[in-house]
Amino acid sequence: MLQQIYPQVQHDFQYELNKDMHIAAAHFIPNDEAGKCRFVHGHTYFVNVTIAGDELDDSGFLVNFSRIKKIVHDRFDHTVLNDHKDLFNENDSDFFPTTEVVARTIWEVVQKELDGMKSAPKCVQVYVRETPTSYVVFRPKKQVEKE
Ligand SMILES: Nc1nc2c(c(=O)[nH]1)N=C([C@H](O)[C@H](O)COP(=O)(O)OP(=O)(O)OP(=O)(O)O)CN2
Ligand SMILES: [Zn+2]
Repeated sequence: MLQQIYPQVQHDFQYELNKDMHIAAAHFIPNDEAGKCRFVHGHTYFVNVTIAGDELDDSGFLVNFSRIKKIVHDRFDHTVLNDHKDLFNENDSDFFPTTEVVARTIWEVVQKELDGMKSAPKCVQVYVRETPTSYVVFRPKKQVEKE
């Protein structure tokens, strides 16, 4: 059974969808301060992506759930996160595959996909649980509307 409880996010959109995913992946944090986590090890990440918007497409979807699964789950499942050199970088701590960076990276991947849709939905929250006792929530900063 998938994890059912995660933080709610405030927004003014009419529709909100949530997609839960389990992602089996390995990683390591290339820094001595990471302790045992500097060695390659694996997790079954639990990921929840929250997308909000005001317009549905011709199928009555805000976004097809399977599209979210394809770009997140199918990209990372059964991979070594550090091997995704286009997303993570062992020479820059802002791009180490920590839970924080994984959450932010998933947001970037999802929002880039949504930016190509004319209904312009927004990814308003990404929740990543790395272990039974540790999780991170990433929310984008609100954009200031230009006049
Ligand atoms: N802020 C962060 N701290 C740690 C991260 C991280 O991504 N962000 N990652 C790790 C390790 O990757 C580790 O896999 C997870 O750490 P932790 O929750 O401490 O693992 P435990 O199962 O040992 O937790 P216990 O609650 O002590 O059993 C480390 N820190
Ligand atoms: Zn880990």
